[in-house]
Parts: sequence; structure tokens; C-alpha cells
Amino acid sequence: MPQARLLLVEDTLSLATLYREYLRGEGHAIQHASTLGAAREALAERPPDAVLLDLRLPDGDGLGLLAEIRAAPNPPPVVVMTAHGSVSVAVDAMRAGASDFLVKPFPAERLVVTVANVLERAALRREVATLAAGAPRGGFAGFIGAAPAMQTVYRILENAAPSRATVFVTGESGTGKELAAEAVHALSPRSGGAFVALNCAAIPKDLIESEIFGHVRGAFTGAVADRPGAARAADGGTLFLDELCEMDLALQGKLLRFIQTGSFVPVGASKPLRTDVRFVCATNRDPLEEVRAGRFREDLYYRLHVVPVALPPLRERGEDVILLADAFLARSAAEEGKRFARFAPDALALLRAHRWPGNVRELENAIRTAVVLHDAEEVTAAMLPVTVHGGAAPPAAAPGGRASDPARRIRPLAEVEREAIEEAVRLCGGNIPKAAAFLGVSPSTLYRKREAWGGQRG
Ligand SMILES: Nc1ncnc2c1ncn2[C@@H]1O[C@H](COP(=O)(O)OP(=O)(O)OP(=O)(O)O)[C@@H](O)[C@H]1O
Repeated sequence: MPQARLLLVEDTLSLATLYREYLRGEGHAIQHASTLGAAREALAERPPDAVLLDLRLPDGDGLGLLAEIRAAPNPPPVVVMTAHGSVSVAVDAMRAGASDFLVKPFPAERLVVTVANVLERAALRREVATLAAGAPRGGFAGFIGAAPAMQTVYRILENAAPSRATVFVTGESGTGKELAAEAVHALSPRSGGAFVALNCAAIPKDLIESEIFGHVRGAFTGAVADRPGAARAADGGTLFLDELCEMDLALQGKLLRFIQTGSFVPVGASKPLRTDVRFVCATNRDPLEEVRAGRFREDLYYRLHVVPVALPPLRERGEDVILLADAFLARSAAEEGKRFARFAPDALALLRAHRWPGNVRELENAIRTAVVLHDAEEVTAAMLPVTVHGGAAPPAAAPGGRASDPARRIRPLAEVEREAIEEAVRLCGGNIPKAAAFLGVSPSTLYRKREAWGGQRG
């Protein structure tokens, strides 16, 4: 990290001297202010690259200054320093826009790493902002897609990867959160190390701790041998924690300590272990909603929420659905040794009209199913699974409905066709030529069919 200009706001002279000493080897230029007044003057004179802010100052509360700094254009990152035991104050400060916090007393290494992290993140943000309009890409590090929202995702992943900053991925199920984590790992200097993925939703709650931190033999019934756990397996690499909102609050506390200190205690062990891990976390829930509901620790949320990446649902990616479908078709056809080379117009219309609640995973599965069950040059609408046709009418609305009875569950093609047409017409606001274009048929076909259905409609 190149030299930076730091403003150190601390009223205890001996501490200010100590912190300067801690940071001596980093080559930063440090300006010291012992009151809010002096800090304001220094900020007005020349904004620093980062501020280290003690909250209790002789002429007022540091939180006020934090708010002023945050309100200015291009605010520098602020690291808040609080007295031991006042973590709730630190959380208030994070909510007010602090970039990180240090609980006093802290060792030299913590200060050095924290300052390096906030400077790196600030540099990253500047870079993301200036990279605004690069040439759009049709794919990136395993991702396929050219939608504008995906360009933003690519840029953030690309810029975040080289750093050690925690990446927090949100998005509906199947939008590519794990793929994003893999991309961060692959493009990082840790790519030679392990990428370890842990899906907390797939593990029984009482085993999550041992899956992450490992256990020693005899730690609990069934622990017949020592087990290293994901934190150790990912040493020197990347640990991807998926659905981390599934962890109970006590375990979230342990995870927070692990992230802060790099050390953890395996279940049943007495001594802590240290590892060097980069974190990527993901959830398909709204993390702030989870915080509000008391299921996700606020301090952990702020600690993880360093580089947020929001993956858009597939239905908001426009023509990406076709780009993806083409790629999946080529891959599945090659794997299954089938002739499929393209989609028929009616299949394309269906792919565009469906809402894809299961996102890219649902699309991938739908195409694989079609390829496995059929063989032809073209995938037609009729070959796509009934769930895709279901976009026109939810399965619950289908007649009958005993799940075990295929005769009731498989709907006649004519009915499916009619629903697809009516849905297309509805989506096009009643514009028949437009709906026909999307469906890949002539307008006269639609007029003819709808006339034939006549009075049965509505
Ligand atoms: N843009 C994309 N391009 C190509 N393949 C993709 C893309 N997005 C997702 N996939 C593929 O879709 C499948 C689901 O993706 P992934 O597992 O990353 O989703 P997820 O968001 O982590 O899902 P979940 O929340 O259910 O864990 C994977 O096979 C992945 O490779």
C-alpha cells in the first residue's frame, strides 16, 4: 500500500504517540489532532486519506464529527476507536458510516491491518467508480451474460478479487452466488490455495460449528477422530460461507471473532488455532431484514459487508436468458451426444416469457432435461419441462392436482399452447403482432387460434 495521509484524532497524548509508533513502519504521514476543533481544522485544510477517530474527546462526541465527515463529498474512510466493552457504540458508529472499528486496547498488528484494509477498500471504490463505462462483456470468469446489471457485477468482482476484503454476495437462489465466490478466488493471489465452500443451510444446525472449525476426538457423540474443518482446509485460500444466516447467534459470535483475529478454537479443543483465510459470504435472504428480526448479528453484518455484490434475478437480465440457454444447450448436447443445435421460435418465446423463480439453475436444469429426454436439431417449446410452461399459470391453478397422478399432472399440449399464447398476449398488453413476434409465429396464426377458441375464452 503506498503512503497515505492519516488524521489521528485522539486526546490522550500517550496513546497518540503509541499509535504513531505502531504505524511507523508503514510510511504514512500522520497528522495528530487532540480535540474535535483541531480535527475540523485539519479536515478543512486538506482532507486526509483516512481518519482514526477516538469517540470520547474533551470538546464533544466523535460521532458528531463522523457524521460531518460522511456528509462531505468523497468522504475518507473513518476507523473508530472505542474503549473496551463498548461494542454497541462501535455498532452505532458503523451504522453511522464508519468503515471499521478498533476496541481499545489493540495490538500494533490490528491497527496496521485495519488501516491497510480501509485504505485498500477506499482505493477499490474509487476504481469501481471511475471504471463506469467500460466495453460490455458477454461473460466473465465462468459467468455468461451481457446484461448491464451483470457488467456491474463483473467490475466489482474483478476489482475486489486481488484484495483480501470480504465479499458479501446476495441474490435469489440459483443466481450464481457460488460462481461469484469462485471467481473472486480464481482471480485472487490466493488462487493457488484451496477454495472451500460450506453451505450452512445444508448442514444440521448443531454440526455447523464443527464443519467450520473442526473438532477433536471425543468432542461430542460421533466425534470418533480429530477433524480439521473448513477454516483449516481454507488456510491460504478462500472460505465461502453460503447461507450464513442459518447459523445460530452464538456461532455467529465465534465467526466474528475468527474474522477479526484469524484464530478459532475447534470444538472440544482447549487451544486456539490460527489460519489465514479470505472470506466470501452469501445469503439469498435480505440480510438487513435478518438483522432487524434478530437472526443475524448486526456487528457481524457490518464486519462482512465490506464489498457487497448483488446478483440480479435472471428475469431482470433481458436477453441473457437466451445467451445462457444457447450455452447450456451446446454443453448438454455435447455431453449427451445429441444433435441439438438451436431452439425453435416457440421455445425461445417460452424461455423469454418464463419468470425463472429458480434463476440460472432452473434454466440449466430445464435444458438438460429437454436434451436428455429428446433428440432433434431444434428444441421446441413442447420439449421444455412443464414447469417452464407453468409460467403462464401456476401449477396450483391447474385442474386436478394429485401429485402422484401423472395423468392429472401432464397437461395436454393444446392447453399448454393456449396458455402460452394468452400469457404472451397479456404480457404484450393485448398487442397481437408483438405477441406473435415473441412467440415466433405470424399474427394471423394468433388471430386464427384465438378466434377458434372463441367464446370459451375469459
Ligand atoms: N451467469 C452464469 N453463467 C453461467 N452459469 C451460471 C451463471 N449463473 C449461475 N450459473 C450456474 O447456475 C448454477 C447455480 O449457480 P450457483 O450455485 O452459483 O447459485 P447460487 O446463487 O449459489 O444458488 P443457491 O443460493 O441455491 O446456493 C451453477 O451450475 C452455476 O454454474
